[in-house]
Amino acid sequence: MIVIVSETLCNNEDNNHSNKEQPPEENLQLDGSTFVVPENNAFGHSFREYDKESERRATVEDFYRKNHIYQTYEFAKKKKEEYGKLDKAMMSIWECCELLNEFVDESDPDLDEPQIEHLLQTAEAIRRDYPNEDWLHLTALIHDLGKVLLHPAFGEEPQWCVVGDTFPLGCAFSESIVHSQFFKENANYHSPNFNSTLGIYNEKCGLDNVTMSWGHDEYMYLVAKGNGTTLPPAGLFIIRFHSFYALHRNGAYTYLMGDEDKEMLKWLHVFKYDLLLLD
Ligand SMILES: O[C@H]1[C@H](O)[C@@H](O)[C@H](O)[C@@H](O)[C@H]1O
Ligand SMILES: [Fe+2]
Ligand SMILES: [Fe+2]
Repeated sequence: MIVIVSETLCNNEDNNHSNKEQPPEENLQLDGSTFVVPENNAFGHSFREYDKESERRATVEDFYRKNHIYQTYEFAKKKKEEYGKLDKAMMSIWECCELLNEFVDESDPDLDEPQIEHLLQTAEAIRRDYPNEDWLHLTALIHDLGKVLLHPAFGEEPQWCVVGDTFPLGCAFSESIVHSQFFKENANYHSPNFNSTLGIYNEKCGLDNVTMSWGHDEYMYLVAKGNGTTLPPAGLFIIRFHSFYALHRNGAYTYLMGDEDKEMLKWLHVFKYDLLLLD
């Protein structure tokens, strides 16, 4: 996939947020933000309550059952290689947003709105609170575009390998991952190479060296990188790891993080705008 970005959308000349020059802590008042995560989701519950009875519960649970059984280290490596070729289609960002609109994300216990609304609401909310960080607005607008993997033009992949929370493969599954009970049926669960805390990794190896479960985050990261994006590293980090809730919400897997990842983690906290719901 190639993404065509109009210059007005990604003109970063005046806004070069290389983190070396302007560390995030100096740029952003995380606690001073005016955005408040709403209390209730589309179904009247708190966000990300996977056990609460709702019309979505069974669908979400069934989604994670498949996701946790089929996402193995070998599978994710294969998909990354296949989709890393970026040879599926060429389109503008807006065309891509429109393509996404027909899909309902079966992993999401909170949202029942079309994806295009989610993208625009996330981008607008982040723009309201950080009006000068135009790279952050663009990041929000495109963060879920990797979900086009669901579309026939991109292989019509099943939901379990496109959406949902992501997690590292090649090491033990954390119990803090949503519906972690389903990992018992994952082929890697019993593999002696993979089922220790560090598995195939070294401590502090850096998230860049970790194979994450395959999905829209990693795909959009590959697309952005492969198209020579001018987004700063923080934008790419948000795109690549925004679904890694076990890390940025529950503090699991911190032993895999390198120093740079620790710097970047705060951007995932800024990205609370992903949990947004407006009328
Ligand atoms: O259900 C949601 C949805 O698929 C999001 O796009 C993803 O980023 C979240 O991590 C996931 O929990
Ligand atoms: Fe997402
Ligand atoms: Fe999202």
